[in-house]
Amino acid sequence: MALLKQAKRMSRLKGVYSRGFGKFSNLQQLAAGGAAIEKSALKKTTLKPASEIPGPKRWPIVGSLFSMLMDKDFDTKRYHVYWKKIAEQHKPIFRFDSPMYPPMVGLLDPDDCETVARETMENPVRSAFFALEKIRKEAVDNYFDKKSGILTENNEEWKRVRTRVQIPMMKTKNVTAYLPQMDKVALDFTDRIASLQKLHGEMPVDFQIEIYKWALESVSLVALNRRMGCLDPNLTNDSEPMSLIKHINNINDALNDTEFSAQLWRIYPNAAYRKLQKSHDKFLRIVDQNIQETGARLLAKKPNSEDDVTLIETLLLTNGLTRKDVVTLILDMLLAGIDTTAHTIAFALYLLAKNPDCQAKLQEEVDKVLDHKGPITAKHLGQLFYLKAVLKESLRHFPLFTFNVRILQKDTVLSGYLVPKGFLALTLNMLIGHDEKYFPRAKEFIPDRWLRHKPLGAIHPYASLPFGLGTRMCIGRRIAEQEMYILLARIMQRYNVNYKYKDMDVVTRMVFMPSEPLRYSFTERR
Ligand code: HEM
Repeated sequence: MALLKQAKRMSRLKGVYSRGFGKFSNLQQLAAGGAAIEKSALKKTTLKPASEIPGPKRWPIVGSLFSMLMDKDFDTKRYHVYWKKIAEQHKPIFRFDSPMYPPMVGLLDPDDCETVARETMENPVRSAFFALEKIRKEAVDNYFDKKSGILTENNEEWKRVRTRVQIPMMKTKNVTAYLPQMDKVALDFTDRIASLQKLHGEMPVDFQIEIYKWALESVSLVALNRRMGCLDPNLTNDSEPMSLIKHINNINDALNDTEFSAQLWRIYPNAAYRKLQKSHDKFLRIVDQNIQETGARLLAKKPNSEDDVTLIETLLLTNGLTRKDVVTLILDMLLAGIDTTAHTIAFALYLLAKNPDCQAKLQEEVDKVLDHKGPITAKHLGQLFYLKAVLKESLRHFPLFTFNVRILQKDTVLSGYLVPKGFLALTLNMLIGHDEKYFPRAKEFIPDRWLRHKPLGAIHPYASLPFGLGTRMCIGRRIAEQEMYILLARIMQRYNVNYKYKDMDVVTRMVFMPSEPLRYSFTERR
């Protein structure tokens, strides 16, 4: 009953819970740990109720939170270590209850991940980024018309936007239109590496910021329709690109603190919430100004054909999307599209440096496929099979998230348990990706495992899901992959990369980031 009261209070505090949970009767079922559901169904089958799912000890009101906070391995900056520990104790499924969320089930069997993708296909509800949602919905000037964008919205509002932006953002032709510009950005970045190497004898301790600049410069081509000048060697700290990087970093820090905490900001605006609000406001101002300029250019332009219109212009002209919808999407693209690609590149370079044979094999492929002087084309990218395998293997080793989340939309059978509608299903792909059962020689970096002939055996399609799952998979995936393929190809074409410091691990800042400074050393190949 205590948990029920708590859940009722939370649902008053936050509409998203009631949306996720459906009717009140479901809340009662959830509070009862699922034991009450479909008793007749359970009697007739061998299915077990959710109340019997193993997991850390559950306490009244605080659920499993107390067990987690008391655990010697729990650390908010490395929370995956704790998940790994309980996953190993209870796999293939465990239950975790927290007063801030509906009850959760952690899934470590790819078949269960597939079931979740299928069962939530129609309405893939994700519970995340609550503080960001609140800030946008409660903006004093009602800038966002009480909407918060696809990153945070669910149900009908998410569908309204996602169905309209899906094709423009995911269609191959639309993404390859940016390939020549992305290639120029990648070439500029390799020049930047050359000057940093000359200046410091290796990459400086803040090389991660340099990679953020590449990421912002690349994604801005699509999101803001222009080059920002991030790779200018004389960039000052108060420049527009550096301000954007600073605000986005602050937003991600604050999101981490508002999301993975006791969420006191729901009761009063604590420091993390105020930091999020302030940085988001400044971030919005810069992006809004940019969109005004894009809109003005669009009005001045008379497109002769569909090819003349860029992604943002297409979206501004799309029926059913308002200008504010487009601005919000751009905010989300910038928020979701910088740390993600930048950290993935950082990890991939580390793994290549530590695996010189793989690096040599990749260079051989790049030399064979790319014309030394000419631009990279879509045809080239289509032939870089090993490069794509390197990124997949890199994302298996170092995904950006421990899990993907869905709120179950109906009672669902997972690993022999009948899990009630309203539970949070966490597909723990980071841990599945490190499991010998699904990836033989899991600790080794073996890009070949992803090649067509699958030398280490077939790979379950739901075992490694770095871009998420089902109909709510990352909408920037094609853009991200293209940016990263081009950059890695250009770096490998020109340099050998080396790393001689402490082994790299991950720390959490909304998405995982490298634990060590990226002091790589690049030597020219020719
Ligand atoms: C290495 C690069 C990236 C990775 C690994 C990645 C991963 C993800 C994941 C796991 C999700 C959640 C999907 C789910 O719930 O099933 C997601 C959502 C999203 N991503 Fe990415 N992402 C990357 C880059 C990007 C880029 C470059 C952009 C923008 C251009 C972007 C924009 C988004 C947006 C807007 C969403 C929310 C989609 C929705 O809820 O409908 N991402 N991403």
